[in-house]
Amino acid sequence: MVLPLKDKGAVVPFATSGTMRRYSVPHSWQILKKVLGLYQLTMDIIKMIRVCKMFRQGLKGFREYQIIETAHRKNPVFSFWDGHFPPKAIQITQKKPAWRTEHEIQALCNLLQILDSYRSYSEPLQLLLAKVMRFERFGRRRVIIKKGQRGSSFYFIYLGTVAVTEDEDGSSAFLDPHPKLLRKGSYFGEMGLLTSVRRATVVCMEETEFLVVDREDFLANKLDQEVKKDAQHRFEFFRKMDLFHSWSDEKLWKLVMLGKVEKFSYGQVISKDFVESSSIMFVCQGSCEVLRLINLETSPFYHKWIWQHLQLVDDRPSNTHLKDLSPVERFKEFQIRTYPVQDFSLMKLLHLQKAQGQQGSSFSRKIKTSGNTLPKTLGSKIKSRCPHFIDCSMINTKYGDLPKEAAVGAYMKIHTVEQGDILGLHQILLPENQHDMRPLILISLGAEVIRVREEKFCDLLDSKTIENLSKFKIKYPSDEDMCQKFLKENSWNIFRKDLLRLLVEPRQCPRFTPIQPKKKGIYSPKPVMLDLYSLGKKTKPRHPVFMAPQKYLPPLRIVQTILAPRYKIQELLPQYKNAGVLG
Ligand SMILES: Nc1ncnc2c1ncn2[C@@H]1O[C@@H]2COP(=O)(O)O[C@H]2[C@H]1O
Repeated sequence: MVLPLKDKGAVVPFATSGTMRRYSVPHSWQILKKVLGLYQLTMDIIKMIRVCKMFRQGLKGFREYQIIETAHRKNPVFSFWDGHFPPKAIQITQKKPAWRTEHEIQALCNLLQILDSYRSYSEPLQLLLAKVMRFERFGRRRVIIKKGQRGSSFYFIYLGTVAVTEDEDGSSAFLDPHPKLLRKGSYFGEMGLLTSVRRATVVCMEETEFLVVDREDFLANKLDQEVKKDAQHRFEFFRKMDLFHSWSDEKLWKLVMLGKVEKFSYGQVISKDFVESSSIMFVCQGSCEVLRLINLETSPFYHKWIWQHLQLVDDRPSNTHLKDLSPVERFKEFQIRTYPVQDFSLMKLLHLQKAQGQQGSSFSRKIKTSGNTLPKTLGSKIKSRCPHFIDCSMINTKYGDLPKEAAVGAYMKIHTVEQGDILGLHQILLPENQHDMRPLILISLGAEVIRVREEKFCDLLDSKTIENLSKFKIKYPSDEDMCQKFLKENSWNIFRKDLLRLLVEPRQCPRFTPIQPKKKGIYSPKPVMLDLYSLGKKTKPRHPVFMAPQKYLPPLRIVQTILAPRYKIQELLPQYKNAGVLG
């Protein structure tokens, strides 16, 4: 709303009558702080970060749609999109090149922007290819290229997956647990057109759609130059690596021919079990995360941790407990727990001892929560909670009983590999019986990688390279170490939230809640939380519940966080009731 000039002051609350002061810097800061509200600002930033994160993760599925959508807006020829090559586009590719109109060629060109390899070509080349390419669709197990035969076509994969094999009929792809796969957006068949003999067999792993360019068009449109450019790019990438300093160009070209650049979008799984895949991965661009799926139940530290926290569960309903404890109180609790005062340390020690003592014994179906667990040294001032029992089912594990619901797994990040890093070399020199075979999952953070089969790479190794490789020894942390780190991070996250709520003044006005349609329960973040308050309480199952893949772990619920009960300051050290810099 635009106000008349003389009324402008009215839109600025807290304005003083002095015009000079109204526009001074400290005053505008006050306006920012009070009117806009630092709280509002922080919450907006947090919301934006979350939205961006969700968007980036969701982008994987929608990336293609977005590209298609822009193409549509530019040239709305194809009226629907379900992932397959649209029927109208098929009709165009069925026409002879000379009969395709300019408009149709442009429309095809727009549609093919979703293919990484095609998109990387110059626009004139894209148009030339759109003029000549034809469409083909083949079913699972269909052999597209046979090793040793003469090559006559070049293929872009529009939809589906093919495997590259060394045998003639491609059957090994269906037996190999980690076949060499090429997916949507990749191309193949270029080598046979450059050298006239097919170097490998290519077989469809599922129904696959291709756009095919014949040899004459491939050469006439100088596609061979593009293919050579790609290979040169890989060569230069390897040339810069310290590991290959001693390699001759000839030898390096052999490595270049062993793999192609594969692009993965943000959040896409590159390998479900990198260790078992027996491949070496070179990160050309972007980065990826190495994750482990860990069964927390196998950690003695987790056992201790759970039992220590379960003793603090009180009998109030889970959400009221959280609401009752204000951020200020929770922060004070934290402060007290970290004070090195004698009585507190002693209390903590006693508490830990007690928890450890209890851990050895087998628990019944009822867990006794804290009542008389508080140390007597703290005197009569301390109000201890009434003990009560949580009724829940237990499972028997190596380290004793554990509430069934607390038997969960979590994906944990081991490290991030960046551009120029190599994965899969860390145990290449170790004898097989000393290999750490724990599965590692590789997730792309928007990465471009070159994958090479380990045995093919080993064929190229010489003594100098082997000497260099001995520097690549990395020892991945034990599962137990990772469990401890996970629980520490969990506590840190709780603390961070407390601190934020404490530092940022809550808004005076009521929270804005948009009118929400009735929840259908399709998505809830709850399934990825283990809430120790709700153990033994009947809660509605929510979906999706993420379960560990059976191949690696028994069916376990996957969690991201654990909500744990915490000490109350009044119960522990009433003399510090008013402690706290911000209290
Ligand atoms: N290691 C590899 N990685 C990716 N693609 C390959 C690999 N080896 C062969 N190919 C492809 O498989 C095709 C088989 O036929 P061509 O030799 O014509 O061209 C070959 C390449 O396009």
